[in-house]
Amino acid sequence: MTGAVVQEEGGLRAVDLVRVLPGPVPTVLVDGVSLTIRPGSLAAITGPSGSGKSSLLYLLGLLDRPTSGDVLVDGAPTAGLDSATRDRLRLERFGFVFQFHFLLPEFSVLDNVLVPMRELGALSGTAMRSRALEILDSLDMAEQADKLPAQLSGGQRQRTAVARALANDPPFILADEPTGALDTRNAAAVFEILHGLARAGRTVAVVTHDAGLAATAPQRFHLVDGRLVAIPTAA
Ligand SMILES: Nc1ncnc2c1ncn2[C@@H]1O[C@H](COP(=O)(O)OP(=O)(O)OP(=O)(O)O)[C@@H](O)[C@H]1O
Repeated sequence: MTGAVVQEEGGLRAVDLVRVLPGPVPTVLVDGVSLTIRPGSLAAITGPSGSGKSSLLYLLGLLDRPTSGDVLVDGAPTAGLDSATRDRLRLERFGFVFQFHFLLPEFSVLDNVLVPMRELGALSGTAMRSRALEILDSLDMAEQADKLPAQLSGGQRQRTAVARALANDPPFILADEPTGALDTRNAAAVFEILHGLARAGRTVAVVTHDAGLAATAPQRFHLVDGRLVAIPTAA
């Protein structure tokens, strides 16, 4: 025994993550969470309202910094990284989908998908455009490429948000209540898209209130008061 920490290759790992909001009365959002989301897996994060699901997702996606603990991205610790390196890692390795799509209303569908590509700046203009159209086509959205978000249905807007998340071909997709604003049919369709991304080898984490959709996930993590607990049988 050398005592060395064995780091898993691939996937996303939380190691004793704690997030406390400082203040006169500190608020504990995430309280010692350790988990591993396997490469090519879809993990559902469930729990009652206010249990810390979004806070955990933001930590996993390097959108927030833990008070203590670490997030290992493909086995590499991130807590010690400076802000610029974290920002770059997030842009290259993570795609995000939120409950409310946060598409830019004055941009077309295509231009919304181009935003993260332009930020990364790895491709020429022509290559970016053809990749964006390819992604939109894979989500059955190519015909809507020139429309504005306001001209789309809720399901189409969320598919555009998924396309934007895929823009830089990230191995990690994190989604916060991506189906929360959708009807049952569109919710199931978006969840199936996320399953497809996992089957294609991406690592997907989804915060959801929908127990039926969560039950289809190969991995499940249930939070209560910022801590992981056993999944209630009715959840
Ligand atoms: N910036 C903040 N300032 C104060 N309290 C916060 C902040 N962010 C989160 N909280 C509180 O921390 C707790 C966890 O919030 P979080 O959004 O992570 O929970 P959640 O499980 O995702 O909730 P929901 O299902 O309602 O979206 C909640 O009680 C929330 O009110």
